[in-house]
Amino acid sequence: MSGDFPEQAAEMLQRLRGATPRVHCLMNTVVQKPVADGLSALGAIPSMTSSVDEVSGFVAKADALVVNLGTLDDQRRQAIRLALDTVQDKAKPWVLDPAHCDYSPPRATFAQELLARGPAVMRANASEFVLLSVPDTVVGVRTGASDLVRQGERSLAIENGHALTAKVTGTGCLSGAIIAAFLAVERDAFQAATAAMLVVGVAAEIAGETAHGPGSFEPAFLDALDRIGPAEITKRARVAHAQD
Ligand SMILES: Nc1ncnc2c1ncn2[C@@H]1O[C@H](COP(=O)(O)OP(=O)(O)O)[C@@H](O)[C@H]1O
Ligand SMILES: Cc1ncsc1CCOP(=O)(O)O
Ligand SMILES: [Mg+2]
Repeated sequence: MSGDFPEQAAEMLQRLRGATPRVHCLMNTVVQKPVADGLSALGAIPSMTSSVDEVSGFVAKADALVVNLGTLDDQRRQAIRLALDTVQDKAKPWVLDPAHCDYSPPRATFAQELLARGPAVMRANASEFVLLSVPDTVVGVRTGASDLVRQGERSLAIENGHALTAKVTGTGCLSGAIIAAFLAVERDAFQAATAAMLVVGVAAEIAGETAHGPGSFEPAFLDALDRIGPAEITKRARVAHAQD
């Protein structure tokens, strides 16, 4: 990764805004609206259905897919399998978020099964990440105070962010959806994931400068995703080679 990665991330964001990529989200029912709002603020176009009759058509029209296991049930398992058949037929990039797989062994088993179907990226928090074996073909993004992006020997840590991000439900799910939006415009999944997490972290820092708590952070975060530009990214970026 060259030293001018923040400039590359800024350029990717400009490409994303020019392309307005369609991101289909098989998203848990807790955070569908904030995830859709976050994608729209950034410049992507979200869609959210999980109907088994329609999911293949929606995924065929999308530029990327995010699969989030947060409120998993039998119907969603079926919808996910249909969606992955379509992404494989049409070679579209997709992201796995094994949300709350640490609460449910069957969910962790299903997440591991999905990892074998070739997501470009898996995004998870530390409690979820530690349970799963991520193949070298998949970029692993472990979020937290510092976001770790790893693939084989390549690893980077994004130090940008604000603690209030962790107090708003849905920010992890939104991170996965934003990674999918970057994958729609950048074929190098490692670079796309790193750029996405850098943009999320810088936007969180900007939001944290005016927020007084979770209730004011969420709208400020949306505004920051809408307004963030190359200058903020290159000026604020704190990206380091990861230690662990
Ligand atoms: N202590 C922290 N300080 C700053 N940002 C954080 C912290 N913990 C999590 N985040 C950020 O909050 C978002 C959600 O991360 P995380 O809490 O790990 O996922 P989840 O919401 O899925 O549990 C990510 O963008 C991450 O960078
Ligand atoms: C609370 C909850 N329960 C099942 S999914 C979900 C939302 C999790 O959102 P995030 O992982 O982004 O905090
Ligand atoms: Mg989560």
